[in-house]
Amino acid sequence: MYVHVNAAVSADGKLSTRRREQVRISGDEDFARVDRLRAESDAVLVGVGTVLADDPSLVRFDREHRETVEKSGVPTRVVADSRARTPPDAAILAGDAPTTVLASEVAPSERVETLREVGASVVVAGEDRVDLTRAFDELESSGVEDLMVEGGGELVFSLFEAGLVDDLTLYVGSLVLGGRDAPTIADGEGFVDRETFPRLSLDGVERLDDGVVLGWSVEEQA
Ligand SMILES: NC(=O)C1=CN([C@@H]2O[C@H](COP(=O)(O)OP(=O)(O)OC[C@H]3O[C@@H](n4cnc5c(N)ncnc54)[C@H](O)[C@@H]3O)[C@@H](O)[C@H]2O)C=CC1
Ligand SMILES: Nc1nc(O)c(N)c(N[C@@H]2O[C@H](COP(=O)(O)O)[C@@H](O)[C@H]2O)n1
Repeated sequence: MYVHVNAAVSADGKLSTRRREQVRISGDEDFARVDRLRAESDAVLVGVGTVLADDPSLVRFDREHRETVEKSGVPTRVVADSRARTPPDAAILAGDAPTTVLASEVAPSERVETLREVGASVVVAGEDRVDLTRAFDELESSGVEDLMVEGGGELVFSLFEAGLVDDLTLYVGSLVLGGRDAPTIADGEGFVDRETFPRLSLDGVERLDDGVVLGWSVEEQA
């Protein structure tokens, strides 16, 4: 499975403010680029932190572009949600597009049941946290070849830590959000040994709106 992480950050590298409320960092041209990326994907993944903060629906994508890349249907929405905290009335569970929740064994069975009742597929992988490698194997066996990840920082750090990221694109917008506690694209524990730093290879730089899109591929980890 090919995994592409995309996000928008401020000029000082933040995904949002310290209040973790959704901030519109991208402009219209970048949102159109994101809609094309979604159209190229079989599934779009976010962490439950993003669901709780932003309540994304993840239903928008570029339908014309999807036809040109010969993908059928609509992208499946996926939430990494160890404890099944996704609210049953979350926008990501509404509408016709399918939703898969990746949970772990500590997720209370009644919450898992409720998510199934409102139409989600639930995959349990991992003891106290989603085992992303196992969960991705399950997604792949259900037909997901191209997975787009839209954040947030806790989830993306874990993906880098597990060596699961192939491509990273960041839209860097022309604003400063600041805040030592504001989320960045790779939070979690952070890396400390230089041998473990994921290394990137810069593939492209493009000016869009009043910002810039940086595209990297992730080099093979030793
Ligand atoms: N500017 C942008 O492009 C975007 C900004 N955001 C912002 O990011 C913030 C949310 O990000 P975070 O709080 O970091 O939450 P997150 O979206 O990364 O979700 C973290 C949660 O994912 C779950 N999870 C399950 N398995 C996991 C694993 N193996 N590793 C890590 N997490 C796992 C856990 O329950 C964890 O609490 C919000 O402020 C949101 O507005 C989110 C997406 C895009
Ligand atoms: N690409 C991008 N630019 C921004 O400025 C953003 N704030 C975000 N945020 C993420 O986009 C998703 C919104 O989904 P909907 O289509 O509105 O349902 C969600 O994952 C946000 O956190 N992205």
